[in-house]
Amino acid sequence: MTIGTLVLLRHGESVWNAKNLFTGWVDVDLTEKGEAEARRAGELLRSADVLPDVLHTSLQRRAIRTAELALDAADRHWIPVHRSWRLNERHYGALQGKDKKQTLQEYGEEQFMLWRRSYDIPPPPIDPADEFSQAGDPRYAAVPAPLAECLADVVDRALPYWYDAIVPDLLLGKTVLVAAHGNSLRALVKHLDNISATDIAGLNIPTGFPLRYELDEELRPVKSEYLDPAGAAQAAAAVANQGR
Ligand SMILES: O=C(O)[C@@H](CO)OP(=O)(O)O
Repeated sequence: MTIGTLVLLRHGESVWNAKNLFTGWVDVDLTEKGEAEARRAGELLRSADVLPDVLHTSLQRRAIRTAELALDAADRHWIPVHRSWRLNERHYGALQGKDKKQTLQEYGEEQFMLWRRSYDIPPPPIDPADEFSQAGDPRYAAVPAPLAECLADVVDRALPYWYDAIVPDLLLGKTVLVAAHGNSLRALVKHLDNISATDIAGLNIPTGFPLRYELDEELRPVKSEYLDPAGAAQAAAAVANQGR
């Protein structure tokens, strides 16, 4: 028996996705293409009759706006919303604001991929005086904001929110939409699908494609699929190739 439906949605293309810059906690907006991706995600939800009862997002504009546009397109703009820094993108440390292609050329393939996709090697910490630091940002005043994170750090800070805020909604049988980011969603997928620290390196989440999970009473996935599997696979391959 399935108990709840979970929909994971990475934000639509952001201005810095389009410029190929490491983004992390920098609060960039969506491009026009990203807005269109968000609306299409909502249309996919509506045509698949996957209608969210509650939304959980990060504190970042690109996820918040994606959820708004998608829910509007699905006529679910009115559902309750919860936001947490624990769903934020992975903090990319001193790489925030750096060009991915230039970083690849400067540091080489191995180091570039260790920073992007290794499980437990964080990028160098950001200097609080860096123009792309979040020091002094009021939304993080009361949280233990990191200076850099590896994916393992994201798993550690996202799972308390999973158990405390998302799971209770799922256990009530709700359809839960989580609008977040490439790496915070990779952390949740790693947990849900029990993916090893090695294999998670190969998982990429495309912008703007709803990923639906049907979960049993113990929150184990019974079924999971993108609502547009072919489009999602193509877009995920493009994420994997960023910087090349
Ligand atoms: O820059 C970032 O914050 C993330 C997501 O866009 O990039 P990557 O896919 O390289 O981890």
